[in-house]
Amino acid sequence: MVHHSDLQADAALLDLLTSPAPPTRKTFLPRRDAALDPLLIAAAAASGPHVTRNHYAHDFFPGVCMAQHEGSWDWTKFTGDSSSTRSDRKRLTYVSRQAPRRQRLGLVNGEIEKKNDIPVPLAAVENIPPDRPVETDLGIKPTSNSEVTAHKRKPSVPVEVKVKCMARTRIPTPHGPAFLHLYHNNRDKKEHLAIVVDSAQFDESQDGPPHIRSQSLDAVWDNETEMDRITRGAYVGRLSRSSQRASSPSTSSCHNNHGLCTDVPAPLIRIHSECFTGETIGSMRCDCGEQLDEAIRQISQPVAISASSPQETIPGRGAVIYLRQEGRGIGLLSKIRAYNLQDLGHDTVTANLMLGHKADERGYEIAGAIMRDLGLCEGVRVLTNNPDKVAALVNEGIKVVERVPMIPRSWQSRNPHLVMHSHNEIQHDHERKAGATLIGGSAVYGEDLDKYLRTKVLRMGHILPLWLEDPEA
Ligand SMILES: Nc1nc2c(ncn2[C@@H]2O[C@H](COP(=O)(O)OP(=O)(O)OP(=O)(O)O)[C@@H](O)[C@H]2O)c(=O)[nH]1
Repeated sequence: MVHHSDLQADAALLDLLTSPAPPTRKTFLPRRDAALDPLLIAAAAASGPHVTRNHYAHDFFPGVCMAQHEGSWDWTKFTGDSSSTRSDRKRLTYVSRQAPRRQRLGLVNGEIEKKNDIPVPLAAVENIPPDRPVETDLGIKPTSNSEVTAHKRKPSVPVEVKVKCMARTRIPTPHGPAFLHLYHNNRDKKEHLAIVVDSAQFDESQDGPPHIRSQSLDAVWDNETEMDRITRGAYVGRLSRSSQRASSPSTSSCHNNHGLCTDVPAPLIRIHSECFTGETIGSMRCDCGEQLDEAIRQISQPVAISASSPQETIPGRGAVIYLRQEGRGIGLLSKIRAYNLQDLGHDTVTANLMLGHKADERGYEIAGAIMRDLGLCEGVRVLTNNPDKVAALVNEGIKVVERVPMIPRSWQSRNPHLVMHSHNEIQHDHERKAGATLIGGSAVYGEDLDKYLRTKVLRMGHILPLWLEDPEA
């Protein structure tokens, strides 16, 4: 028989394990993370019967927690089982509301049943990542449903990623002009982007390093007129009423041969993942908005063409490859839920795992294909602290000649020793031009951000000197 007092004690213990740590005196020792996160285990035990998407329909207390929307049952109201008769107590046995496995997999008499015939116990759990993307051979979205189905039925042999730049235009930014490129691809239905910084393109004289241009954009498409080409951005120089010259197609895939110009520094690149909260509404839970601004700023800085004469410079050149991989690939819905778990005391990695995701679900094949299309494969410098990104690019055949660290602005000013000197020297705050169009436009800071950055260093292997002191101290 389960005693009320035992349940209360258990509840108190779980509460202790899952609550945020009480404030303690700050130490200067780094946190040690156990291989199995006790918070995750405690939360799994405490959060009711639907911890992961694979188990959400199992129930230890069927009389108490009826099938309903995830999180809608208030467990604080559960005061244990007061039944005393033997038949009532039977309710506390383990039951499953899931349909038999055969039925859930849609296999009845060896035949695939229509998905609609499979009973779905609870509809509201949407932590499941979207369907596997549709793969086509041509790079453009399939047009008909039958086409989609046909592709879905194909055995999952990885199809080579192909990208096509659909349009390009000039964007004036607070750091200088950039060219925004919009890409379609044959791996997913998202519109990935490349923000190319290469102001030398306005000078049509072709002196200096080769221009960063998209091969698929400059190609001649079927039945297009010169005006069609110009409208989609396949032009040279600066477009105006008096300057309207379509570009010529280029032939080789890595047509710029950046690495072969020994006296010109390799272009600076950032692979950036979408973050609505950080980039659009100025969230200070992460530094994504700041990183995007800082990347465009650093890429736009003039670069010295030789170490011996630093005064001799050329305009900054490089690109931000902007991938629509919101929330490290888990999507905005799950990221918002993850933030609530973080408010309960879990870090960003554990929160992802609790929602049934991996710590990081991103891929860089599309980034590799875009970089190849832009001719950025013969030697680039990459702005990142994330060693996985560098490894992924190398795996994509991109020659990475240098990793340039990204020190969060708030950590730079709090610790002057962290100011890095490299090709792109990070400048003091007063010299930095804030991105006027990015909310905040300055350094993001705060307790949430510090937790986020520490987790990246301690749990995700990011290469960033850890700031351990309390800024308020
Ligand atoms: N799941 C999850 N995603 C987050 C969170 N905060 C930011 N993101 C996402 O993380 C991605 C940005 O990742 P970063 O960690 O800055 O980039 P990185 O590639 O890991 O490392 P750097 O190149 O060094 O910045 C974006 O897609 C954001 O939406 C969070 O708390 N949880």
